[in-house]
Amino acid sequence: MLGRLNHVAIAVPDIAVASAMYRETLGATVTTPQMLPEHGVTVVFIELGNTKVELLEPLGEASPIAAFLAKNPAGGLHHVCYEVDDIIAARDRLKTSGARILGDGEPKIGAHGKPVLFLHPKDFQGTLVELEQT
Ligand SMILES: CC[C@H](C(=O)O)C(=O)SCCNC(=O)CCNC(=O)[C@H](O)C(C)(C)COP(=O)(O)OP(=O)(O)OC[C@H]1O[C@@H](n2cnc3c(N)ncnc32)[C@H](O)[C@@H]1OP(=O)(O)O
Ligand SMILES: [Co+2]
Repeated sequence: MLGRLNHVAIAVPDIAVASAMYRETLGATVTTPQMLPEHGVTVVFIELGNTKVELLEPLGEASPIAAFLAKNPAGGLHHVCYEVDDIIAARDRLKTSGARILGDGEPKIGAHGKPVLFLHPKDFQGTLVELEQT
């Protein structure tokens, strides 16, 4: 069911500071910040040869990363995103196996303009998992 690793996400308190560190200290290519109010985050992507790193900053009052950053004020690894060919088939298979699909269980459009879903970290060895349809 799983395809490629699309990205690894890091929650950060200040996306401008984190972007400058990746661009200037690590010499990486960093995309322009994208505000995603429906997801409660501002994102940039660090473009690597074989995958991407997503930097996430909270946006708005009800950001899903606010509690995580309260516990990890300097930031930290937040989720991994795997590609799937058919997100509805993947969701239905995971539901049957007992995994919890976060939110209302319906895919939303993510930062790449493709459908995404999130799976509860307690069902995946303490790791929040995002699925993105290819
Ligand atoms: C889609 C746009 C973009 C993209 O790539 O395209 C994005 O990636 S946006 C990313 C941000 N969106 C989300 O994270 C949506 C899914 N997340 C959630 O629904 C919540 O954050 C949730 C349910 C994972 C946690 O909710 P909340 O923070 O309200 O609950 P708790 O703090 O009580 O956490 C419960 C329990 O889970 C542990 N936890 C929370 N977050 C993580 C995490 N990122 N990784 C591992 N574990 C996590 C937390 O520590 C609690 O554990 P406990 O033992 O009970 O203390
Ligand atoms: Co993501």
